[in-house]
Amino acid sequence: MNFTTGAPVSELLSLDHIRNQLIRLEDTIIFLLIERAQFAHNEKIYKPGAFRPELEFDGSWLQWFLFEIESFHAKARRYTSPDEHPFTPLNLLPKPIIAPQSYPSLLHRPAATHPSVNVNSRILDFYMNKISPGICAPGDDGNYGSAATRDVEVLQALSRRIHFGMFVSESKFLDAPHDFIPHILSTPPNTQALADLITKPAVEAKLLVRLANKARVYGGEMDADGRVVESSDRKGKIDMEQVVSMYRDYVIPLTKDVEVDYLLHRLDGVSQEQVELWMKGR
Ligand SMILES: O=C(O)C(=O)C[C@]1(C(=O)O)C=C[C@@H](O)C=C1
Repeated sequence: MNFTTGAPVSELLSLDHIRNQLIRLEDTIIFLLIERAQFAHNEKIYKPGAFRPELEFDGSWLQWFLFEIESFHAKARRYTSPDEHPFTPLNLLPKPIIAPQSYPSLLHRPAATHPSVNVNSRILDFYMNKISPGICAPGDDGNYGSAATRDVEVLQALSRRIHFGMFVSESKFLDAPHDFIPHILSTPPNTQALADLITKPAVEAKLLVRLANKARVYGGEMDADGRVVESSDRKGKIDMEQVVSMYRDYVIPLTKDVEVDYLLHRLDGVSQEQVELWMKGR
């Protein structure tokens, strides 16, 4: 998201604005999955140590790609942006070469807990074990570089989408802090009540219908004259079911986990006075 358009914080944090970003990211993710699905699964690129002799690296070919690409992007200050989270631990990445941009302060991030939420290891896990084998043809076509390049792009988009949960959460919190505060402050915090507060079944249901339609349209084939071609296996460029189930089983649940994790730290460093003020707004 472009945080430096000069738009006021109230606009950047409006739920409509954030949900529009999530909708736009659906398109990005579907197109990137279509790109990845051109290549075979190439399981070898996910196996730790499979390229050890060539790389002198114990991780997988994909982890090496992530490390190399993220090292470059870190120098270009990518991970100073509030919506970017690297898969490689931040302390292993180089420092930005130019000074970070100044961003409007949208999230509550007391220094001690920053970055308080990072679910990239879980994203990598479901992507490697479920999504890549689900959307790609089985086997090894030797396109290790192309496949890993596309994997990194999909992973980055999924990570941005899922960590957007923090903005959704901040928006919901500011809208009704008194609803959340008692559950954050109870001992132990009531994570189930927080999850119930942020869950919007109607929004999820609409999303899944929209996604199935997008995957059908974007993944459909046309001939050179623009006529829609029915593919023999009816799957087009991507298996629509895989895209919908990825969102249903992983993307939405992980976004919700990010939202709840964010809320658990929402009152860190906040004064008692402010908490009381919020509670009075009931
Ligand atoms: O739009 C919201 O309110 C969100 O919290 C995002 C999201 C999603 O991941 O798409 C997650 C939880 C809600 O139940 C609905 C949708």
